[in-house]
Amino acid sequence: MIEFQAVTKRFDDGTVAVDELNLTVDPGRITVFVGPSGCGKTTSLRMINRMIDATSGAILVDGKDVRQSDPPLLRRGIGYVIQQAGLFPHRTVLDNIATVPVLAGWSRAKARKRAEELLETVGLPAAMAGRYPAQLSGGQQQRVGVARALAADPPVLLMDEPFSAVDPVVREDLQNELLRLQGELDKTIVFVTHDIDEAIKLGDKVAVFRTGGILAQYDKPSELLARPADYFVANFVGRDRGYRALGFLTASGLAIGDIASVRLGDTAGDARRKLVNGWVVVLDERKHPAGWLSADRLSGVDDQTVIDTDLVIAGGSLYDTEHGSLRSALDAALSSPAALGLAINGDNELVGSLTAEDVLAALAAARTAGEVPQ
Ligand SMILES: Nc1ncnc2c1ncn2[C@@H]1O[C@H](COP(=O)(O)OP(=O)(O)OP(=O)(O)O)[C@@H](O)[C@H]1O
Repeated sequence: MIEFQAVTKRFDDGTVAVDELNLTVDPGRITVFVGPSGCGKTTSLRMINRMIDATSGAILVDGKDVRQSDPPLLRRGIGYVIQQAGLFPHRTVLDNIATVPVLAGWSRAKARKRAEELLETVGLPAAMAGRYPAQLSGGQQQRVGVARALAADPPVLLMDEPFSAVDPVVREDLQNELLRLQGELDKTIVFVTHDIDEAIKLGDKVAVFRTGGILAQYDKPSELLARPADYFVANFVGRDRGYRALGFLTASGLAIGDIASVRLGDTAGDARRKLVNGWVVVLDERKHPAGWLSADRLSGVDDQTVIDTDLVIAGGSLYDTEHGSLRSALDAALSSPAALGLAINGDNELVGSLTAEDVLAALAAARTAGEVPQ
């Protein structure tokens, strides 16, 4: 879909921003360009829609060299989202989103209708349509920026550090939203960031650049973590890459143990009889864990007392046996007040428990199988 063939960009002052880049962006996937400041990520991105022209080599979009396309026409098929959204300050949210369709010759009514649909797609209430960008939060502006880029339904979306100006919580929301959207839209997305965590979370494939515009490695995130090509990549991916890699390891071989439980509505006496090592798990009416009871918590509570949500101790994270990774299994074990991680099935029902030791045994097996970085 997008192919860089020996692409070099040398600016007039002699700076080589991109050096002989060869890379194929998979259609319908998210490809992330990541690397330290000044390594040529933005320049590479902007050469796709000809905001910057390559000095040598060729970039093909759908098999066609971009130099043979008229830039304004080329850009209509390529959405572009930048940091701080880059919205037009004197246009309403709706008019901002409708900009490209209107330029492409749509009637104003059709463009506005499309813009209204897109507001909903990116998770903004219809009431925001008439506001101006300055009346929105940073995260909301960024959503409008994404809606605007999607307005003409381009097959390709270029995103240049789109979430770096918002706080970490909003940023995580926006990342999740992008993944949700992409699940429905299947766009070919090229996403630039300098944040390796963001790259690993979002990228189907990640291109790590080093200074001088040199591609150091282009791989799936799990491969980058498990098999960094060299010292630079290993260092850039970070010291805790072993821990990050756990996020990609399925916990298929993990032993799930039995666990005693009581229900909300049972009595303190029932709970006391079922304590194991001083703890028992409490389930709600849907067999979903509601929390824990301990010998300590029950001391002084009389046997007839009915167990309710006020009495239980909040639990830790849960391990989903259908989708969970070893990392989430370990987190469940470590965050549990009883030191027992709780495992649930696809219907959110408790199916058993696991200890940190069980997870480490599964990790050792994965290591033996060569799935974990040494
Ligand atoms: N117009 C220009 N003229 C000369 N050099 C430039 C120009 N634009 C960018 N550069 C240089 O090209 C190199 C790559 O820049 P680029 O913006 O692509 O990096 P980047 O990886 O996106 O960095 P950042 O993460 O800081 O945005 C840098 O050394 C930069 O200074």
